[in-house]
Amino acid sequence: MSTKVGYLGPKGTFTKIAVNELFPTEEKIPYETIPASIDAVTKGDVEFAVVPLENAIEGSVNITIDYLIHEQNLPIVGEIVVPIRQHLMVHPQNKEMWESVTSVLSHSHAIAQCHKFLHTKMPTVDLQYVKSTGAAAEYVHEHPEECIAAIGNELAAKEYGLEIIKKDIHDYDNNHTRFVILHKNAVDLSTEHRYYGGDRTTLMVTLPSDYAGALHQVLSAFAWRKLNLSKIESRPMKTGLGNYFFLVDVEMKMDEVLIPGVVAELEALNCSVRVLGSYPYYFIGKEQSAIQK
Ligand SMILES: O=C(O)C(=O)C[C@]1(C(=O)O)C=C[C@@H](O)C=C1
Repeated sequence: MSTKVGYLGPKGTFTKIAVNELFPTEEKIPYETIPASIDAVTKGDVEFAVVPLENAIEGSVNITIDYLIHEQNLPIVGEIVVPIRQHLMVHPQNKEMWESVTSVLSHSHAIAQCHKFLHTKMPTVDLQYVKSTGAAAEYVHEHPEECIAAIGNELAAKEYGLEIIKKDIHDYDNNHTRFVILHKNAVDLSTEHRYYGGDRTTLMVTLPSDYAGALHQVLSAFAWRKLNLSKIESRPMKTGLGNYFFLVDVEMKMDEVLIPGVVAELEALNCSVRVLGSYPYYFIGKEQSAIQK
């Protein structure tokens, strides 16, 4: 039986690009939403799910974080960073009249990444938020009678036979999205991969309430052990105003001394700590960026 990988579909999404790179030969199953992709792992319909976590321009994909924290406690077993290039595309029948498109469809994150372009070059269009960039391309493909455009990637244009009329409309260069790979168990993914870039451990830390200097003490538990943090972010606990937890990314694999030491120290401060995963990360285009350096 072949391994099944669930992802935010349909074909042609950025998530699909991530899956194609990391799971080239596995069976790929598209889902309409991020929660549905994650649920599929819990139900056992697929072994892995790949979902977006964070974009360099737009920040965190909150639905992914919240769903993992509050709904489905699945370990993160890997991460893949994908370069993101957003293009404007139309049905080939509407190629000549693209300047009169009335609506632009895409995923909210993709639209946000092109905000300046849309504001300055297409200020009067109606922006329509759909479930993914692939879903936007699919809709445009199915509705040649509507003079509309989608924002998405080259794969979507190819899969749905659309014409790219403006390339690279994202507002900032160096646009990348981090995708996480989820599994029911903390399985080890191979580090013998051309895109392997290192290891990371993600912790969820909840501070005790009303404790002056608590965050400072939390950070010092990492600092004096010289643990490098690549991200710290707060998200609402959803239990009331002012109640937050922190997500902390540590640039190393779970070990037997340093990270357990941090956890014990934080617990002694009455913090609660959950390890969301300790996993390898992969970076598409790692070789090219090494050449450019
Ligand atoms: O809609 C897609 O193509 C996705 O894979 C989702 C998503 C996201 O949620 O951020 C992924 C990468 C891009 O940043 C834009 C959209």
